[in-house]
Amino acid sequence: MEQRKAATTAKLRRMKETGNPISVITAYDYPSAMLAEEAGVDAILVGDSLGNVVLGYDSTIPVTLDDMIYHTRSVVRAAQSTFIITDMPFMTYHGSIDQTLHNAARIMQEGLAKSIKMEGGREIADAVRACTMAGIPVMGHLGLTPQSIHQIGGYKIQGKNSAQAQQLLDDAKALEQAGAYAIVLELVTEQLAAHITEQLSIPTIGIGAGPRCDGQVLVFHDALGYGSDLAPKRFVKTYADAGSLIRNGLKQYVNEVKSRTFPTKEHAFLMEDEVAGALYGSAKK
Ligand SMILES: Nc1nc(=O)c2c([nH]1)NC[C@@H]1CN(c3ccc(C(=O)N[C@@H](CCC(=O)O)C(=O)O)cc3)CN21
Ligand SMILES: CC(C)C(=O)C(=O)O
Ligand SMILES: [Mg+2]
Repeated sequence: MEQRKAATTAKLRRMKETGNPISVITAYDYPSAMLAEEAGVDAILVGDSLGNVVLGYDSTIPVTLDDMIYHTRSVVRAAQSTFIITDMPFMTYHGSIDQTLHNAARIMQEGLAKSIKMEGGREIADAVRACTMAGIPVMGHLGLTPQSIHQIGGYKIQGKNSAQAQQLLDDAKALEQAGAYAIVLELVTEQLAAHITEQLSIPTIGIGAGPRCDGQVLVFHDALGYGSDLAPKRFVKTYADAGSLIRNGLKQYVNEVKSRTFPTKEHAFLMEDEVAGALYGSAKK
């Protein structure tokens, strides 16, 4: 069977140029990545949101580099024909450039990701440049940057006044200048996202940033109604009710075990009658 070719950074840029929207979804394990690839997403993000939706933390801050590598490996095994981006977790790209390169290299060599993502603006431009020069494609992430939640003080819309909006535009340009091939815009107003999108030649991928970005990203569990326990977010659309489906299936399983309606003969295995008869008397009660 011919394999679908994974997107590249050049392909994503061409999609911006030709007005072809880029679809990205997060995934954190083998089955979710397999389904995402089958659905034809342009890229999979192994987001540090795995801390919230898979590991049960109340922020992304406790997520470690080893967590990201472990989950990335399982995603890559399932989605060999999809462009896979892995979040650099909290504080793994704020030390020396050597440390940043070492951590980024681990995500590429041990995790087998095709790209990394970092939160922040001009202050991480040197880290973005160093990784890019080492051959590691870097995606930026501006607006609401959840790794800075304790500094920001809440999951709220960013860049609402003109000074902050100008700062975000300048940060976006600094990331592009440093070599980023795309930028996630999270929780910014539609107008600002549209303006940044126009001003950059690299694609913008929005989440809670309105329809005028070059692409969109959602968290897998949010999009599918699967056990995401953060408050419902206005920017999310729920495309399936996987939570109800699974809950109902599990309830039925428990009921059937307790009522002895599962397993039945069809789910069981028998010895030859003669063998069973000699050992235990008749197999048929
Ligand atoms: N499941 C999940 N989905 C995400 O999108 C996500 C995570 N986890 N974890 C990491 C960050 C945190 N994110 C969040 C978390 C909460 C809101 C939120 O509650 N937003 C409100 C208020 C927005 C406002 O009015 O300022 C909303 O209603 O959208 C937004 C983004 C996005 N990321
Ligand atoms: C929400 C996306 C952009 C992300 O960074 C994550 O899933 O961790
Ligand atoms: Mg993230």
